[in-house]
Formats: sequence, structure tokens, C-alpha cells
Amino acid sequence: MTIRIETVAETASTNADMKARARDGAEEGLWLRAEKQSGGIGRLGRRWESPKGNLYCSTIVSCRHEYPAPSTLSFVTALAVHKAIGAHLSHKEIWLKWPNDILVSGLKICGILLERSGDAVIVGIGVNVAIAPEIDGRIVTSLHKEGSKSDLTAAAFLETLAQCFADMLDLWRVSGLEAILSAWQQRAHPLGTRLSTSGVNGERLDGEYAGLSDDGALRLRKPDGTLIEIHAGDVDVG
Ligand SMILES: O=C(O)CCCC[C@@H]1SC[C@@H]2NC(=O)N[C@@H]21
Repeated sequence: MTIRIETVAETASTNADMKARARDGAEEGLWLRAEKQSGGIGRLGRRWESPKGNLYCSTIVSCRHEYPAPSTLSFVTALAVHKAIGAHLSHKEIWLKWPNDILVSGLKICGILLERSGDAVIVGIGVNVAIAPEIDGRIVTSLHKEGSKSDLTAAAFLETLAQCFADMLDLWRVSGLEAILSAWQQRAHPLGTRLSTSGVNGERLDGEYAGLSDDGALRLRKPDGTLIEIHAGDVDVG
């Protein structure tokens, strides 16, 4: 796959732009990056603060029935971001948190948003490179705060990320979901970590992390010992 990166100074949302490009026949390998976004979109209809200094980018993945389910691209993307962050913060503990969060020093450092567009999936990634804006009232972190080179730019980080993403996409297509979920679980916070989940209907459930199911659902051990599977929603550590 040939990687091609296009950068604009500002747009509303790189995901929205990539959807339009997908309708015009954009091909895999294309990445759109904006130096800032005026209408960045987060998961569950939230806003994504997008000041200059951080990475805002989107790419496109074509899906076919012989590949794993499109929704599992969230694990592929999280693994790619994890690897790219590891390349710039080699001495830090970097954990994956279901469904597609990356935690550095226990704090959120990026956001991933997958959107369907016909037979393709638009993968949107925001990474706090230089600035750590408050996300939903939570303290978050950035690559600079965690000790990356202070001159690391969003553009340079995307060069690393686009290659990591191409590698993980290959693993997903060639070795399948089992290999991806196994790699994901090796990089997740420890088994037994206390989690608090909020489902789509707002219902909260507390329990301990007990790994993933074969299709990528979150396994949660409730205080009474029963095991449940979570297929959608948000998860907090602790
Ligand atoms: O809520 C989240 O955690 C996901 C945030 C995803 C933000 C990225 S920034 C690049 C792309 N364009 C958008 O409008 N959103 C995604």
C-alpha cells in the first residue's frame, strides 16, 4: 500500500472530509491531516477539542466480506496508535483500554472514531502531541508532557503512525481477528483492573477486567463473580 498524506491548515472535521473523498473514490493509503479542526467530532456525539499542535487525521479502509468485521478495526487502530506512541515514548507504560483508548501514565492521550461509508470505514484519530485539552472534564495527557522530544510535531508523528497502521491492517487481513485480539490483550491494562462501564442507555456497571471474548466484546467480572460481556459503551478505569 502506498501511503499518501495530505495536510490542510484548518477544516471542520477530517472525518467529514474523508467521507466526502470516499464518495469521490479515494483509495486506501490516503491520510488527511488538519493542523486544527473547527468542528472535531468525538465518540457518542461529543465534540473533540482541536487546537493547533495536536494530530487530527483520518484515513480510509476498504472492507470485504472475507476480512474480519469492520467494527474490529477499532482494535487495529488502537494497536497502531499504541505502537506509534511507543516509538516516541519508549520508557513509558502504555496501556490499551477497551474499546479503543490508549492510556499513558493512566491518562487518555488520544481518541479514535470509526464511521461507516458504504463498503469502507473512515478511521479518525486525534492524538495529543503538544497540548492536553480537557476531554469531558477529565485530566488527559500529551506526548510532550510524557517526555517525547519537545520538537516532535503532529506531522512527524503521523509519519510513524501511518506506517504502524499499514502494518496492523496487514496483520488483520492476513492473520485475522484472533491475532489482533491477542496482540491487543498483551498490551491492555492488567487482568483484574477495576473498571466502570456505562452502556448506551446510561446504565453503570462496575467489575474487573477479565479479557476479551472471541469477537472482541469486553469481559467484566461483576462483584458477585458472574462474568458478563459488554458490546458497546464507555469504560473508565478505577
Ligand atoms: O471521542 C473520542 O475519543 C474520539 C475522538 C476522535 C477525534 C478525531 S480527530 C480526527 C478525526 N476527525 C474528527 O472530527 N474526529 C476524529
